[in-house]
Amino acid sequence: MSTAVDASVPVAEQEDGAANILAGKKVAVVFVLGGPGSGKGTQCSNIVEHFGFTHLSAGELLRSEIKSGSENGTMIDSIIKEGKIVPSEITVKLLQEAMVKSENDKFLIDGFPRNQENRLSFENVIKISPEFVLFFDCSEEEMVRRLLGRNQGRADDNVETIRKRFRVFEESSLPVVQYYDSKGKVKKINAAKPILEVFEDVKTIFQSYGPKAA
Ligand SMILES: Nc1ncnc2c1ncn2[C@@H]1O[C@H](COP(=O)(O)OP(=O)(O)O)[C@@H](O)[C@H]1O
Ligand SMILES: Nc1ccn([C@@H]2O[C@H](COP(=O)(O)OP(=O)(O)O)[C@@H](O)[C@H]2O)c(=O)n1
Ligand SMILES: [Mg+2]
Repeated sequence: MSTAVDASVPVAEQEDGAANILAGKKVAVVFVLGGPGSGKGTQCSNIVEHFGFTHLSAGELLRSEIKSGSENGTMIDSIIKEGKIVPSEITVKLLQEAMVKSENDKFLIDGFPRNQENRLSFENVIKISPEFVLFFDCSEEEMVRRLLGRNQGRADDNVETIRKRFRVFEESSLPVVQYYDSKGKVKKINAAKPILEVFEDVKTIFQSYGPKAA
């Protein structure tokens, strides 16, 4: 069975905000951005539970790729330990495979696009414009506290790598948020509040998608 998207399939409704077609299926995408430790993964789990999206974390897909012993694993591992961004063709391919494999037609793409190269690669390969970009805004002081308390055994949750990740976020990821903001697509959330309070604000945004189908 092929998991590749057929590039010859016409991509319908390419105007901003429109649902698009992935392998003949209409698909809606929400990008979830925010600094390391801002709560992207935590809130995505809540959104999945209440609104029936499929959560695709770019970081998780890359970590699985390392664990699977793939030929790119060693390279991905060293890039993540440096807090840098993995070449887009790798990440976009993993996202594409996960989307094609899924039965769902609405996806939360967490931690992506993290730079303009990520964004352009997704546009060129997957050809889907996000419905909107959910942006979790949080101070570095609070994010560092959360990352050091996360306890998931991650190789990049140490003070030295965290510092590098913050710089990469400012230099490479914030310009992506600014790009989407200039298109009126960013929904910014104050992520410094407790988890349930943040989710109240998130819920308001997702209300239009209705409850998860039974
Ligand atoms: N609003 C919040 N207040 C306090 N702690 C939080 C909040 N949101 C998430 N956390 C905790 O902070 C850590 C990082 O959250 P996570 O969702 O993994 O962030 P991200 O995916 O943006 O790096 C986790 O241990 C999580 O339980
Ligand atoms: N689009 C992406 C997402 C993550 N990554 C890498 O994976 C690391 C962890 O990403 P993540 O999204 O799981 O991290 P958090 O922001 O959730 O803490 C990043 O610091 C990058 O090294 C990447 O290269 N490209
Ligand atoms: Mg995360």
